[in-house]
Order: sequence, then structure tokens, then C-alpha cells
Amino acid sequence: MPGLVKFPTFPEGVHTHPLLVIDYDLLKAGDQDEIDRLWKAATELGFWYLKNHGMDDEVNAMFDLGAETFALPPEEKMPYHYQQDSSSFGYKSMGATVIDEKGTKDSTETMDVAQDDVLAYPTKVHHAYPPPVGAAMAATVRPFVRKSMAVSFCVLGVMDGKLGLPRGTLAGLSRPEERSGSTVRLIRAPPANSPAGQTFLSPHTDFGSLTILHNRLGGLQVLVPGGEDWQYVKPLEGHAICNIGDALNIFSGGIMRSNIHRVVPPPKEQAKFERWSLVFFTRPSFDAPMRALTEQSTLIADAAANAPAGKFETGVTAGEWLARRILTTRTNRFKDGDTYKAGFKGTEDLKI
Ligand SMILES: O=C(O)CCC(=O)C(=O)O
Ligand SMILES: [Fe+2]
Repeated sequence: MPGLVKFPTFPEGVHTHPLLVIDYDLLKAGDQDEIDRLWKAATELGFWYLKNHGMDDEVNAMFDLGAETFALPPEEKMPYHYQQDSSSFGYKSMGATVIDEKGTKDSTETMDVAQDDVLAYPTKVHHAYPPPVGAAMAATVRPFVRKSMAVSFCVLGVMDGKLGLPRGTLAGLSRPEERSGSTVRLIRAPPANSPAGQTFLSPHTDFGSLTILHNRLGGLQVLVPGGEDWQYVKPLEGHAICNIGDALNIFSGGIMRSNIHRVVPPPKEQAKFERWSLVFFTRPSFDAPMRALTEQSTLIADAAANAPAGKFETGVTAGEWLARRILTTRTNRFKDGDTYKAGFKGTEDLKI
């Protein structure tokens, strides 16, 4: 974040859900207890804190880059806006997407920098970015992406083992050499001086495999399985918040949980401040089929066999899945609530 900005600590007395804390150093070392705890987190809630990820410096540098980029005047950001009919790579201005079935426009600015563009820079693969991003590519963006990829691939490797998949299976569905929707996202949400009940990000499951989130202020909430009420996830200094997305839910025949979450203004005194998040989304290669890996694991085959027929055979690729969910939120495409709900649907099994 705009590292020098001081903000009030997360308040007492708000309904908060604790997450398991997973130690990345222990995971990398193959510690069996830690692996078991990660498995518990990934299958029960689908969210956990990650400590000792070793990327605090890269995260702070990314927040500074976000501040520099979003501070540009609109005429210097808009040329890098995402294209209406394609992916969300690039800059997104406030109001360019809708956040609910009523067609309410969003109030955040975002910048998505594609992993493919970061790795190939200065060759452009998907999109162009404002000059501060290019200038920071080698020193800031690429180191952040590399460390985030290492975390993701470590988690995917652990999941291979637990799911009974041949080693490297899940990473093989997100090979950096193949084009994918994997991306870094910076999000700036304004201070919440607007009507109560405002939402920054409506209830959703994440579209890809694994999400690694760094935030400073509260506002992220989860709907705990079987529960009715939204509970805050408290940001913890130096801890990332990780969660499972739709692709891992589908690949695993529903064993891993892609849990529904949303973002509302930060609680109490924190609401007066701008809210910044930095997210790294690992998503499968565009060509990867979104279906349960039943041939490679009896555990997955059994899980899929117990689910309603076809539930984990989506018939689409990861690229198509992503495009459907992303394009549904475009303000210029919004038609009506039913079309929105059908188009935005993820793997949630809870009612939105
Ligand atoms: O900003 C946050 O805390 C969460 C963001 C999120 O859920 C998303 O970008 O998918
Ligand atoms: Fe999310």
C-alpha cells in the first residue's frame, strides 16, 4: 500500500472468521503435519493464511507501483483500459463492470497485469500497460510474479500428493509456456462515504486455480459452509490470504472447496481509508478442459461418481470458463438479472 499511510487497526467486535495459518517454510520442507493442515484448509473452507511467504518487499513495491499508476490522470490510464470484448488484462476504470444482478456499477479501479506479459516482457503477449508498470517490470513486477508462482506451484504439488494424482499433474495444467489467464491484480477502492450496504465486490468464487491475496484493511468476507451470515477475514500483517478457485474445485471432483466471498467497505474506523489489495491469480492454461481428473486419481473418480451426473464435466476449457464469467460483468453487456446470474455463476453450492 502507499506504504507510509497509517490506518486504524482492525476493530474489535466485528464478526470475524479465523483461518488456519499455514507456514510456507514448512510446506516447502515437506512437513507432513503442515501438509495435512493445508489439506484441511483447502477442503473444508478453501481459505487459509500463509505465513513466511518471503515476499513482503515485493508486495510493498507492488503497492507503491499501484499508487504511482493509479495516480496518473485518466488520459494516461485510459489508453491501457481493457478492451470491451476481451480479457480483463489492463486498466479498469470505476464503473466499467457491474457487481450485481441489478446492474449496479462497481466503484473500484483495477489493473491486471498478465503473467504471460510479465514473463515475456518486453514482448507483448496480451496487452499493454501504463509506463510505470513497464518501468517497474524487471525490478518489481517480475520478482513478485516469480515468488507468487513458486508459492502456487508448491501448493499445487502438495495437492497432487493429497489427491493421488501423478506428481506435476496440477502444475502441468498451468504451464507458464502456455497462455493462461494467470494475472496480478491491483485494486483500489475509495473510502466508503457512500450509502451503507455498498459492496466493492459482489459474492463470488474465484475463476481460476489458486488465489494469493495481500490486503491491509478489512472488508473481505466469507460465507462459511452451512452458515447464513458473512464473516470478516481479518488481515494479518505479513500473512497472505490464499483460497481455492473454481478450477481446482472442478479438477478435484469437488474435493477442494472454492468458497464464496465478497468485499465490503472496511469495518468501523477503517472505512474512512482507501482500500488497497494485491492479488495473484493462478489460472489454468486457456486450453485446459474444465473437468474432473477422474482418469488420473481414484479418489477424484470416486468423488465425481458421487456427485450429480455431469457436475464436474463442464464441457468448456478454462479459457472459455474465464471469458464467460469476466464478460458477464461488463457494464456495456448488462441485460437483466437472470442473464447476469447465469453468466457469472461459478462453482458455489451456496445460494448467492
Ligand atoms: O480485495 C480483497 O480483499 C479480495 C479480492 C477478491 O476477492 C478478488 O479480487 O477476487
Ligand atoms: Fe475473489
